[in-house]
Amino acid sequence: MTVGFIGTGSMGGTLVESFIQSGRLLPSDILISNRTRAKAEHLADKNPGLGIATSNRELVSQTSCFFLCVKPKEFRAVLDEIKEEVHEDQIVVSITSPVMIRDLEEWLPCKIAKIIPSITQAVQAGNSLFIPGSRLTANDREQLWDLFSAISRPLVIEEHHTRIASDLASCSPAFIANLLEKLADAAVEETQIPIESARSLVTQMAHGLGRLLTEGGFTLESLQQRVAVPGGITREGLDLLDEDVGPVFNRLIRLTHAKYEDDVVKVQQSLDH
Ligand SMILES: NC(=O)C1=CN([C@@H]2O[C@H](COP(=O)(O)OP(=O)(O)OC[C@H]3O[C@@H](n4cnc5c(N)ncnc54)[C@H](OP(=O)(O)O)[C@@H]3O)[C@@H](O)[C@H]2O)C=CC1
Ligand SMILES: O=C(O)[C@@H]1CCC=N1
Repeated sequence: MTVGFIGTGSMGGTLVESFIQSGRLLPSDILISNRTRAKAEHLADKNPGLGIATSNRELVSQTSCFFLCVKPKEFRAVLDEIKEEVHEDQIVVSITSPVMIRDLEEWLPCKIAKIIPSITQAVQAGNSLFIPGSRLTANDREQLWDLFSAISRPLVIEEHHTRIASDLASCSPAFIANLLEKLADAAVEETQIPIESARSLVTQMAHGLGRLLTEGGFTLESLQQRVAVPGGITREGLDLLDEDVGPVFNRLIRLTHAKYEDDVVKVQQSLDH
């Protein structure tokens, strides 16, 4: 089966390379297209054997399953271009949260799924969020599940949980990296420890923390309990974080949801016939 990727930007490119690195797909199993052809050529140079289609329409005509890896405002142009070429046996996977499955099912006669990936898939880790459309058969679901199991832990979610699940799985690598950067910067500011040391310390800690939580038998709660010895220093820090940081995340979630609602409306306006 040839798998197509329309859009080889940050996430389209990451998925292509992750499937290849995992061994699940060979470069020759993949066909790509991108608005700026040089970007697709760059990816093909790094992964010999990868096919480049001359247009999105050509890609659609040569694949049984293809991914839409473009940004919300770019969907209309792609759908306009490919809609006559798509046939009902094909599987189309959108990786974009504010584009609703019902809109894609209205535009295209084929089987639709939304699978929201995460940058963590660059190292074959983290969850991918699987939202099956109404036309997928059990066999289609199995095929997609199997594909994404090679690079992630797929998780079925309801479409109305897309935003919050994506905040946690897809946006949080950036949010947590930002917190670690702030922690390292504060360490430099308060103590003049060299910045390289501070960044290395938090980075290596994050690596160990990830392993403790996924392989080391710890939960978020048990880990805090284990580190915060009674009457010790960590407890003082945790009390401060409980007071000051918790409300920031409430605001952050409200903010991402407000932006999402706005994007949903804009996408729907752009897709109105
Ligand atoms: N980045 C992330 O961590 C995650 C992103 N996503 C979602 O993935 C989607 C893509 O994001 P991301 O990869 O970061 O964005 P990018 O801007 O990096 O990539 C989008 C790509 O789509 C290409 N493109 C645009 N229009 C067309 C077209 N008509 N035909 C062919 N290719 C086209 C662009 O080409 P050009 O080179 O011309 O700009 C670009 O390479 C977004 O909806 C985002 O929400 C989901 C989960 C995580
Ligand atoms: O920032 C964004 O819009 C995308 C969605 C999930 C992660 N990145």
